[in-house]
Amino acid sequence: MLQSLALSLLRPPASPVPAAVRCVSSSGSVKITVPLNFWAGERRTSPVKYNKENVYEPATGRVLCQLEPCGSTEVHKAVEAAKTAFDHWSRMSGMERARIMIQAAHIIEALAAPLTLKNELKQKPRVLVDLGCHCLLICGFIAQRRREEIAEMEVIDNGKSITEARLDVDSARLCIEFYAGLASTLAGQHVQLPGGSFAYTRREPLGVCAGIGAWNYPFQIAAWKSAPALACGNSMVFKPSPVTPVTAVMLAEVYAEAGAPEGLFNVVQGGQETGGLLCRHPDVAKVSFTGSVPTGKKIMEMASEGVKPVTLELGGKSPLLIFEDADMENAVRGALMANFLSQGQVCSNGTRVFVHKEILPKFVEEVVKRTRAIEIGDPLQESTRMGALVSRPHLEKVLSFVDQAKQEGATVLCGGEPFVPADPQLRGGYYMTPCVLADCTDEMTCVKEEIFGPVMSVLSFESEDEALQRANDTTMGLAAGVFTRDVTRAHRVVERLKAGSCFINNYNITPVEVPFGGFKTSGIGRENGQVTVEHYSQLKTVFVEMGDVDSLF
Ligand SMILES: NC(=O)C1=CN([C@@H]2O[C@H](COP(=O)(O)OP(=O)(O)OC[C@H]3O[C@@H](n4cnc5c(N)ncnc54)[C@H](O)[C@@H]3O)[C@@H](O)[C@H]2O)C=CC1
Repeated sequence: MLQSLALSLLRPPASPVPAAVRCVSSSGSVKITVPLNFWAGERRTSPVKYNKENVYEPATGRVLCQLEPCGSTEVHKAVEAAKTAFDHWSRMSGMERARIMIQAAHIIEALAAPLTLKNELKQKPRVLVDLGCHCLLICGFIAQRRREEIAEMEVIDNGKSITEARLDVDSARLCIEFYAGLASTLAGQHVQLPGGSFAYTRREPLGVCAGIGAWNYPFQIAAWKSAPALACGNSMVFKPSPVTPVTAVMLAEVYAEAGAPEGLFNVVQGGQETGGLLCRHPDVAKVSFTGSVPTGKKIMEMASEGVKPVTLELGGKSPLLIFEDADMENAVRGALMANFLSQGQVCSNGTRVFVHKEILPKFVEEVVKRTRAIEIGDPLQESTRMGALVSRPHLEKVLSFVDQAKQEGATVLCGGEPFVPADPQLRGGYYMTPCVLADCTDEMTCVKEEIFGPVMSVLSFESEDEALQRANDTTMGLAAGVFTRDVTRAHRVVERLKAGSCFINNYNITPVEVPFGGFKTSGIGRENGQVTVEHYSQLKTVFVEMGDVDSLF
């Protein structure tokens, strides 16, 4: 899926969707006034009147909405709703749960017709023209697919390009489909014991799971956490990042529309206080978190008070090794994919690009040429390949990393500057030009710390052993990549890389069928793939005596 994105990042789409059929075709026109909390089947306002915070549209810097953080009363209500749903949901068969989850996946793909259109359709249901994958012209109305509606809101909330946001929504849908498929396969073991006795194991859900999300993939994270949780029979209370509160509630509506019991997937808004209330709630059985390493440690500490299992999807400072025999075109594409998706705000990014000395000049020339060509601007425009960073403070933090890199001796080959679009509407947005740093050394801050922005550090190496030793010299271990045509070397190198997700001759593809997660301080547990079922369920062993009790007393 992301392979096609790799290509589309390099050239504008062949046949863009005409702007006229999109619901929102440029940034700056949406204001959100609907409540963003959701429990017991409905959107809810939080009565907490203090502590309201402005949420900004990254593309324009406008206030998009006000965040209403949930306090202990609201968190408790959401957990109570999730408990009620759990009683019902956990007793349904896997097939029954799967049916609802598949329906949720269909809804994400289906038409989301405006109310007026729904009324019109009742009278004369007639499809006139199919305008492509996003919209249908029905009885003179333009009906948008739910996928497009969610993707647009994600762009408005997060600042990433519409092209990427659509892929995020697809990944969310695929994840729900994948775990729907696994729901009916959950099973235990039968063990024969002496005297005809036996034991069996049951794979049971944990209960109410808490999900705490980051701002870089708001909708996708909500799906990646809820899909395996629900498939295993759990319910969930999800807290999005306060920076991007808008789309998790859309997922809650999708599940509700699909027929999920009230309270199965709930959304509470807020920051660290609300997150803490969730982690410590006595009726929360597990916490699944995506975010920074320092917060991950706090989550683990809070969860440990209740001896609750955690899944931690944390940061990285991942290496990408490009050997002298690599296919240059693919290596360059891989390096761009490893650094510039989502304005560089991706946990698995391969920001330490180790390039063999022999090919360094050619590689750098090509990477810089293509980085300069990346179209920055309104993330809702089809041709945009880099939108806005998530917030003003974050943009400033990323730019300060570039300044520090210069002071420490790195050379800026391109980018690293604030970018002001020509459109006056976008002048307050949080844009910067993607940056390639050369002459980097392992001690520099830009090479050691997670920048979480569009900043690639290029380093040179001479031998395989040296590259591996330097690549592994970090406390983190989320991802790593290697580009080489030598198949033996590829596997040898990957075996020695200390990272949870390794890529050979590609980077940053995340099919939902395969596990994703980190080594070392990059996390605990996995998301996606079959193994994640183990992180959202527990084994019960049942011993069955067929004879008399052999008592010692
Ligand atoms: N690995 C990844 O995928 C991500 C890494 N980051 C890194 O983290 C840095 C800071 O970004 P933030 O959004 O502030 O990340 P963060 O780790 O502070 O926050 C992530 C989530 O945890 C919640 N949270 C924060 N403190 C909490 C606490 N004490 N108890 C419970 N929940 C808590 C937040 O409200 C948010 O929903 C970024 O600059 C970036 O370097 C950010 C987002 C994703």
